Parts: sequence; structure tokens; C-alpha cells
Amino acid sequence: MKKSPLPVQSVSGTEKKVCGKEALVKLLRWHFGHAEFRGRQLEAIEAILSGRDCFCLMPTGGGKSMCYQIPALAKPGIVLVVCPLIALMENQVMALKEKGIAAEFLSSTQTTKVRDKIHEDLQSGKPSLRLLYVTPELIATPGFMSRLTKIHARGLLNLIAIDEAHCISSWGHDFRPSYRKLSSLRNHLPDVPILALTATAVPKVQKDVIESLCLQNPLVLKSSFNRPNIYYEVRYKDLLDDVYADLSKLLKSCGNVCGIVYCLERTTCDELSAHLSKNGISSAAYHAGLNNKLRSSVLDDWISSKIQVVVATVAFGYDIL
Ligand SMILES: Nc1ncnc2c1ncn2[C@@H]1O[C@H](COP(=O)(O)OP(=O)(O)OP(=O)(O)O)[C@@H](O)[C@H]1O
Repeated sequence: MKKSPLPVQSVSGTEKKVCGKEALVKLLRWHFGHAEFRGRQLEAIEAILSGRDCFCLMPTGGGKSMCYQIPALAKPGIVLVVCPLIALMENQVMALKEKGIAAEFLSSTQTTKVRDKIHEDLQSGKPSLRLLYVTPELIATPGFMSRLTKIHARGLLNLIAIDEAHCISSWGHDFRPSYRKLSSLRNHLPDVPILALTATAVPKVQKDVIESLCLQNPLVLKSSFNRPNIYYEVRYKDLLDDVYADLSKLLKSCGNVCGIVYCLERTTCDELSAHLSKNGISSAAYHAGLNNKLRSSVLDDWISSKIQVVVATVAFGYDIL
């Protein structure tokens, strides 16, 4: 069933009055079913709603999305979310739609008809859309920037959230040249708050992200990366008689849980996956050498527990991000 947005206080006039904590918690419970905000989510949301830029460093799975999804529900208008991957946008939009939240993404994979419908809504007097996901490449096109400035001129652009913001820095390990062009956002849309989100940014990268995006006096939030539920153990390959046999034993001892084994090379993925399967552990290889159809069927099989272990290169991280 589609949930209607809860009536909450909105930012009005020049006063920049923000939603109170109670109203924000109500939105969290109503739309997402979570009892309370986690970590530093509320601080980020309050800063954004008061019009302040924010840099948010939270671990993977720390709940970064909520920092822009709640603001999108807290006042009328649109939150623009910049995402590096189409698969990630699709997943997020699907999950939001299932919750009855009006979200869409724009990408080259859509038909012109779908894209036109989204643009039509954006141009309408009162767009129904709350969250619009786009790639950094689209932001860099003059046509889209001009559409954005028009939406902004009508007072409808509430926030620009930049996911995986470390991709903007050439000091980082995931540099994406198209992210660099996001620096033009501040010039074109000077008073729209920007939220930069990342789970990975050493101080040099943090500084670079903040400077490149021209964040002004941003609230910098860094959450703890300590995950008490994660157990770490190092085993030295050189000290093991048979690495594959050791790994098979370890996986069997874990019971029927799902897992990912990361390898440096594609051939190792194929070899190890074959070894595990031969030893009764259902597994599949996943790397950039496989076609899209096969990769997506491995991902589906793993998510639906048809296979227990994926033996992958970092391509797996990029695709499921
Ligand atoms: N306040 C909260 N209480 C309970 N669960 C929450 C809360 N906020 C977020 N979550 C849940 O935490 C999970 C991870 O959230 P989310 O995907 O936003 O994390 P993330 O930081 O964006 O992760 P990633 O780095 O992988 O993009 C989701 O299942 C989400 O529903």
C-alpha cells in the first residue's frame, strides 16, 4: 500500500525553520520502520534541513542513505542523488518505491518514454517526485544542468546528495573523472545544500572531496568503523599446506551461511570456485571476464541462497555496491 507523506513542519520563508526531532523520528518509523536514528544520522539530517553542507563518513551499511532519504520526505521538493552505478540506483529506487516513496532514476538504460515521463513530472507545477537518482555523467551534460537550474529557480531543489563521494578524488582508490565535474554544481546551484557521503576517505581524500565540491563550512561527521559483530583472523598462506583445503574446511565449519571469497585474479576465482563446488560447497565465480547475463544470474543465485559462496574479484563489489 502506498503511504502518504506525513504532515511535518516545513522550511518556510527566510526563517529556515527545520523539522523537530520528533517529526523526523516519526518519518523514520512511518516510512522505514526503524525505531530510532542510528549513529550520526540525525545530526546530518538536521544540518541538511537547516541548509548546511555536510560531509558524512560512515561505514558500509552504516545507514548513509537515510541521511538524504529523510530530508526528501521532510519537506516538499526534490532531493537529487548522484550515484556512480546504474545497478545501485535501480536497487535503491526499487526499494523506495516498495515503501511507497516517489523515487526515480535517469539513465541511458531507460526508454525515452520513461525518461520523458520523469521530466514531465519535474516540469509540472507540483512534482510528485521526492528523490531523483542520476549518474555524474548526466550532471555534466549542459541539457540536464539547465533542467536542474530551472527546478532550482522554482524553489524545488532541496538537496544534492553525492554518494560514494570519494570517487571525486584522484588521491582515492576509486577515482572517477566524471565525479570531478560535479564541482560545477556549486557554481550553478550556489545555495542548494550538498551532502557528500562516503565509507572510505583518508584525511587527504576528505579534504579533496570538501574542496572539490566547494562545500562551505560543512558539518563533518565521522562515525566509528568499529563493527563488534565482525570477527577478523589472518592466516598466512605460506604457513598452510593446502590453501584451498583450508578454505573449504573453514567454509564447512561455518555451516550454511553465505560468503564471498575475494581473489586477486580471475583465473583464481574460476579455479577456487571449481574446487569448492567439487568439495560440496555450492559456489560460483564472479569477475569482469564473465558476461553481464552470467554475472547477474550469479548475483541472483547468491542473494536467493541458491549458491552459498561467490568467489570474486573486486568487480563483485562494484556491481553490488
Ligand atoms: N536508524 C536505523 N535503524 C535501523 N536500521 C537502519 C537505520 N538506518 C538505516 N538502517 C538500515 O541499515 C541498512 C544499511 O543502510 P544503507 O544502505 O543506507 O547504508 P549505507 O551506509 O548507505 O551503506 P553503503 O555504504 O553500502 O552504501 C539498511 O538495511 C537500512 O534499512
